[in-house]
Amino acid sequence: MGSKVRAAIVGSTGYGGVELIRLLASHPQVEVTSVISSSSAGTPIAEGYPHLTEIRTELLDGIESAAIRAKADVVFLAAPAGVASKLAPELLEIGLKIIDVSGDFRLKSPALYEEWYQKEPAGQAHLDRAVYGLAEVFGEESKGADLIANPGCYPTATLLGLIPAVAEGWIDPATIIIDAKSGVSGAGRGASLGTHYAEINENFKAYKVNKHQHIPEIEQVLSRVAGKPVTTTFTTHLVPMTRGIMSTMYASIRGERSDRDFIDLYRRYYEGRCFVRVRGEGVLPATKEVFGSNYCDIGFAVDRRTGRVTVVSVIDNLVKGAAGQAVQNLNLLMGWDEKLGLEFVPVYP
Ligand SMILES: NC(=O)C1=CN([C@@H]2O[C@H](COP(=O)(O)OP(=O)(O)OC[C@H]3O[C@@H](n4cnc5c(N)ncnc54)[C@H](OP(=O)(O)O)[C@@H]3O)[C@@H](O)[C@H]2O)C=CC1
Ligand SMILES: CC(=O)N[C@@H](CCC(=O)OP(=O)(O)O)C(=O)O
Repeated sequence: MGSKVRAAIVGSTGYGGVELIRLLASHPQVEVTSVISSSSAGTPIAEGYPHLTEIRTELLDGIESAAIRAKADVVFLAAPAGVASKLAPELLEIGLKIIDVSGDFRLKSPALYEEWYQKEPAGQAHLDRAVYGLAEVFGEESKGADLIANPGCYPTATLLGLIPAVAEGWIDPATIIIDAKSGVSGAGRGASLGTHYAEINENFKAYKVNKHQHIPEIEQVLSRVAGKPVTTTFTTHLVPMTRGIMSTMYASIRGERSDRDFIDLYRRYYEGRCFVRVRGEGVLPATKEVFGSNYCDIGFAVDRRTGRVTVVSVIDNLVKGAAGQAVQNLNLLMGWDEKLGLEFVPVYP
């Protein structure tokens, strides 16, 4: 396969960036040549992350496009929303390939981005150029792309759990309700009132109800799959755990379908896609069963009494919901086996 691809990570001092460092450390075809910080250039990353002692000994680089180009072929952008939209165009211009884990290139409509993120959107040309990297569904589009918008953590769990049933017309998209829960690392490393220990420990709360920035992302994809506009109710909750997302989804079934029917449909739909595991009859997945891994595990419970199905989908927000799917997208972009560097067993217990 020749020499390794050189990768730079912007936002390397955040949780998503540090997870990219962890995953790429054992990738057979990638070498991380630049870890970048907008605020701590010139210091070693192990200063803020002692678990990286003797693993990454170099000093953090600053953000300077030509310097990044000199060191890297591909750049992972793991910065807050509003950064990639400004940075990506000049990095693309000088020949870098980009995988952005923020929301800046996921929505095709600049007006929708402005409404939900309350930030200035990227230009339409770049939004059109970006490929939405939900690997198991649109992976073919990532091959040879130069700008990949990595899906959000909640949308990854949610869409993988809904798409086969929507695509086959087995559920009525107008009836979908999504009840999602996330561990606190989903909010990033920055300290905030809403996420500090005393606020979160032994607590469970809903947040951003009907205002979450992932609502238009989920609706954009469901509408594409359904072939007509879909709106949905999506409620997010913060759980006192470090990692993990569980999306519990409810919808009215069209026709007579059993748990077995859903299992067979999803297994057919995701055949050959090793990172989606569909559970057997009567078995629902839990977040710990995917902890630290790139898996998305899905289970079903059909309720004949109400005519509804409950779909439970779990991921690790930092792996399948961010860094792991970003590496999977690099693999697809490069035309490699999508599993490269990602074949590890979940950490249990
Ligand atoms: N946490 C998660 O589970 C997921 C996060 N995401 C998205 O990934 C991105 C990163 O999230 P996460 O790692 O959790 O966040 P963190 O807050 O942990 O880290 C973000 C990093 O971005 C860097 N940064 C801040 N401002 C700028 C800037 N102006 N230019 C360049 N870099 C900047 C900071 O590092 P420094 O000051 O050193 O530059 C910071 O460490 C976000 O867009 C987030 O929404 C997506 C899916 C899941
Ligand atoms: C627990 C928590 O706060 N999670 C974050 C997830 C943010 C995220 O992943 O951001 P993107 O918009 O880049 O996808 C949230 O709900 O906003």
